[in-house]
Amino acid sequence: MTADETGRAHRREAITELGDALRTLVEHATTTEVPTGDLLRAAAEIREVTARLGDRVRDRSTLSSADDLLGGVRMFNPVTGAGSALAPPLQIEVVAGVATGRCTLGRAFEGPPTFAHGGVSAMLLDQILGHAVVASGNPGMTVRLDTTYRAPVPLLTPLLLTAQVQDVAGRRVTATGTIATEADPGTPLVTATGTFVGLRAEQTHRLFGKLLRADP
Ligand SMILES: CCCCCCCCCC(=O)SCCNC(=O)CCNC(=O)[C@H](O)C(C)(C)COP(=O)(O)OP(=O)(O)OC[C@H]1O[C@@H](n2cnc3c(N)ncnc32)[C@H](O)[C@@H]1OP(=O)(O)O
Repeated sequence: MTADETGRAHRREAITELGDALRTLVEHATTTEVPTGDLLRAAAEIREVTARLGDRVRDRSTLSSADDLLGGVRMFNPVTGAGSALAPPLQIEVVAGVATGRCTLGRAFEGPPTFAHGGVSAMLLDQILGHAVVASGNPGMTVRLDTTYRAPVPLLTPLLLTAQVQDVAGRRVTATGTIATEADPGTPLVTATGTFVGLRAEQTHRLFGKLLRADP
């Protein structure tokens, strides 16, 4: 490993550590019933830490120095990113074209009481469908996502997601996926069909050209 690679690996570990701490913070902040004075003290302390992190920040058109866009490493992706306070995070692997994802949603993801927000389910499915689409060798952006909510998705319960490509027609790729519990993988709670469209070279250049050139 070069010194640069070692430095980057350490930074990713530190980002993951910070992400873990932030996710625990979000979960505790969502569920705490401590006295009101403690809430205000916590808010003041968190603002101090926030100011330290804000000392050096990247602008919106710059990738994280820990990311590797072409290698598929996105530390702050809001679904899979180990550094994201928003991500469950969903762990995805793709084997023989089938994407399998695992996560447990905390109470910060609640929609109807004790169950996951429907938008969160759609977000998880958009991501895992995207992984299946990329693995098929036909990367594209989501242009349509149809979700069917068959039963509520429980919080604090290990979930199992799957996705696979069904059809490739020119630039258009269709993929389907499901959310179930690990305990009952044969009973889909939410299903989705997504349409993804591959970008023309001019579109890739217009939307992402600056980022691709800057990727170290
Ligand atoms: C390993 C890493 C994995 C990462 C996974 C990430 C998962 C997350 C993915 C996302 O969330 S992407 C973010 C959300 N999506 C967007 O912001 C995309 C916004 N849409 C666009 O920018 C444009 O639609 C796009 C540049 C993608 C395509 O524009 P075009 O003007 O080139 O499309 P065009 O109208 O020519 O349509 C191309 C084909 O798609 C079809 N199409 C377009 N929109 C459609 C639609 N809504 N439903 C069905 N089909 C549609 C259209 O019929 C046509 O089919 P045919 O080639 O067969 O004629």
